[in-house]
Amino acid sequence: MDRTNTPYGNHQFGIYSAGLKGELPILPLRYEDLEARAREVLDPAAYWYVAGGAGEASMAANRHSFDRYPLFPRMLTDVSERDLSTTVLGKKHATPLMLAPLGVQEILHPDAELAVARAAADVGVPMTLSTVSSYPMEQVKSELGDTTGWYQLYWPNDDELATSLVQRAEKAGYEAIVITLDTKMLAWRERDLEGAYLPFLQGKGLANYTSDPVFCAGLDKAPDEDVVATVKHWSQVYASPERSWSDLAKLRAATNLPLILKGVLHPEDALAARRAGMDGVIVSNHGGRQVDGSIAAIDALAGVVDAVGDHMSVLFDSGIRRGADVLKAVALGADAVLVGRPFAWGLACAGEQGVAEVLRRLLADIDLTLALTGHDRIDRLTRAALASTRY
Ligand SMILES: Cc1cc2nc3c(=O)[nH]c(=O)nc-3n(C[C@H](O)[C@H](O)[C@H](O)COP(=O)(O)O)c2cc1C
Ligand SMILES: CCCCC(=O)C(=O)O
Repeated sequence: MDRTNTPYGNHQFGIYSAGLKGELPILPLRYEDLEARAREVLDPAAYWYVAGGAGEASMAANRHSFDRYPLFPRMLTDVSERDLSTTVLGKKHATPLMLAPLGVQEILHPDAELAVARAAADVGVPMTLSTVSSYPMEQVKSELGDTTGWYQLYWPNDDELATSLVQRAEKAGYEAIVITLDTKMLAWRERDLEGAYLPFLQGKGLANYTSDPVFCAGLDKAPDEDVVATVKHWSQVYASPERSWSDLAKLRAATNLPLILKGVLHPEDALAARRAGMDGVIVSNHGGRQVDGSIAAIDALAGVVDAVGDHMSVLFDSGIRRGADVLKAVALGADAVLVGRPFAWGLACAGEQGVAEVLRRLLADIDLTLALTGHDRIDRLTRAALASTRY
């Protein structure tokens, strides 16, 4: 159990040792129990904002579709030395794990993205910061230090504001811009509609806007002097349903940073991303929060990899809960995966420490599952690691 060369596997040993000393782990171990604990500590509306989706079908599909790609363990290979490192956008990362952009984290914990950035830096997992974050991007990056940060853009309908946000991110030290395409408008989210709950309308999650000179130039008063006017202005600039592929040229011209499109599911859209000069795509259905009855994200992955995987970075999110999920996505061709709701629950239950613990557990699980399926390097996994014939 303790015979492992990686810091990730040692986490398992640490948990057992703590158990022997009668110390229980601070957080429930199973994802489902962790979510249940978070539900106990959160305001119900905030819990449902995170847990809910557009209907239920896509969220359920994101999970059960992983079952279609069973791992096919091999025996008697030397797994004494293991390597979880992976290359994304030409840069080597210690593990294939990243933090997905999750907006408005103040509904989970007052330290929100600052706590998440500290945990990311502590564990060495790159973080993607949402446009709709609770702290400004510059402050979050200073907590991240040298750890890789990406900035996720909700692409405003005002080109000057888009340029300002992207250039601030570049100046602050973010290493890539993630442009989320699947949220031109919010979906029909029954849970949130039932409670008439949308945190942004209370002025939450707007820190990147209220710290932006271009956004503030559109206001008559300082943002905190008239929150109603600030929220109204935000709702007018937040997105544009008109955006199409040709608009990407403007963002390409606005920054030298790599551009990654998030929310790509169809291989033709992946090809369009390549034609538009993008550097990567994230195969994602937004955790089932946008289109009810959508293709499960994992079922879309192989098609995108086959279309563009030789030419750009392909990442994956939507449904990652355990180590085996990560191995399956990497075996199907993802260069890295983004974890979403699990770290939100860690944040809600125990702030920075909770996020770090969730990440360490996931990394330990990835490391052990890699070894037990007979592999020593995660970046060498291929579809031969799977028993499925679905791709
Ligand atoms: C509470 C919450 C807020 C989110 N906010 C954003 C966001 O601001 N920007 C974005 O691109 N995606 C956002 N997402 C989607 C995540 O980046 C990611 O695609 C999704 O959480 C993956 O699904 P999973 O958490 O079920 O694994 C959000 C998801 C949740 C649960
Ligand atoms: C208006 C931004 C929405 C944040 C988001 O992406 C989500 O709740 O899924």
